[in-house]
Amino acid sequence: MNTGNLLLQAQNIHKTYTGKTEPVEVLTGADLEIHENDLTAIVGASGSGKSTLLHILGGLDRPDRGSIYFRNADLAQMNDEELAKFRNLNIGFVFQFHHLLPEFTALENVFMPGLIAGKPMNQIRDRAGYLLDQTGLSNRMDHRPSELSGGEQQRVAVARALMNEPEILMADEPTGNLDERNTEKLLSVLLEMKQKERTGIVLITHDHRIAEIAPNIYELKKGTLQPVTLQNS
Ligand SMILES: Nc1ncnc2c1ncn2[C@@H]1O[C@H](COP(=O)(O)OP(=O)(O)OP(=O)(O)O)[C@@H](O)[C@H]1O
Repeated sequence: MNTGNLLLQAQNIHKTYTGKTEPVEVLTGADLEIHENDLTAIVGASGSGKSTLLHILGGLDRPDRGSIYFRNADLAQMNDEELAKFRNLNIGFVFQFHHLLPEFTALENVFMPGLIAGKPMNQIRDRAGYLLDQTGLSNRMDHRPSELSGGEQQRVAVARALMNEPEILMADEPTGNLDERNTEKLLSVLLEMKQKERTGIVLITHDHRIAEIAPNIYELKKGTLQPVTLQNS
C-alpha cells in the first residue's frame, strides 16, 4: 500500500501533561510512519490523545520522549524559530474551526503562509487564485469569513493550508463542524487535492465512516497506535 519514500517517522512518542491535580499521561510510546502521498486516518475515543499526537507530528508541540524525523531532519534538533519555518514550508494544518482572520478576504487569508515564507507576490497571487478555484471558491475570493458558509470557510482553510505546497496536510477533525453535504464536499476536495498536489494527508477523526476513505487507518488507544483492519477489506 505504501509505495512512496518514507516522509515522516515518529518513534516511541511519549507525552504527559502536568495537569491541575495529577499528571495526564496521554502518549505512551506511539509509533507511526508516513510515506509520500499517503492518506492516513487516526481514530480514537474522545480524550485518547489524537490532537496531542497531531500537534507533535506537525511540530506544533514537542514530545517528552521519542523521535520525529521528517525525511532526514530531526525535529528535536530544531529550535523554536527553525521549527516554525519548517512547519510553514512543509506542513499544512486544517482544524475543526477554520481560524481564518476575520478582517481579511478569502484570497488574503490564503496569501498568509506565502507572505510569511517571503514568496514573490505575483507567485502568491497566482497560487492563491488557483487554490480557491480548485476548492470551488472562485466566486467567493473577495468575501470575508463572515460572508462565507461554514463549508466554504473550511475550504478556504484547506486552500490556505496548501499555499506553500506542503508535503503533508494535517487535518484535525476538519469536518467536525459541518453537515453531511459539506462533509462530503470537503472530503472530496481533500482527496482531489491530494491527487493533484501529491500531498500526504493525516486525517484525525472520531468518525469511523470518515476514516474509511483512508487506505491506512490507526486507532489511538492507551497511548499507542494500532493498525485498524476494515472487515470488508
Ligand atoms: N494542555 C493540557 N494540559 C493538561 N491536559 C491536557 C492538555 N491538553 C490536553 N489534555 C488532556 O489530554 C488528553 C488528550 O487530549 P487530546 O485533545 O489530545 O484528545 P483527543 O483524542 O484529540 O480528544 P477529542 O476527540 O475529544 O478532541 C485529554 O484527557 C485532555 O484533557
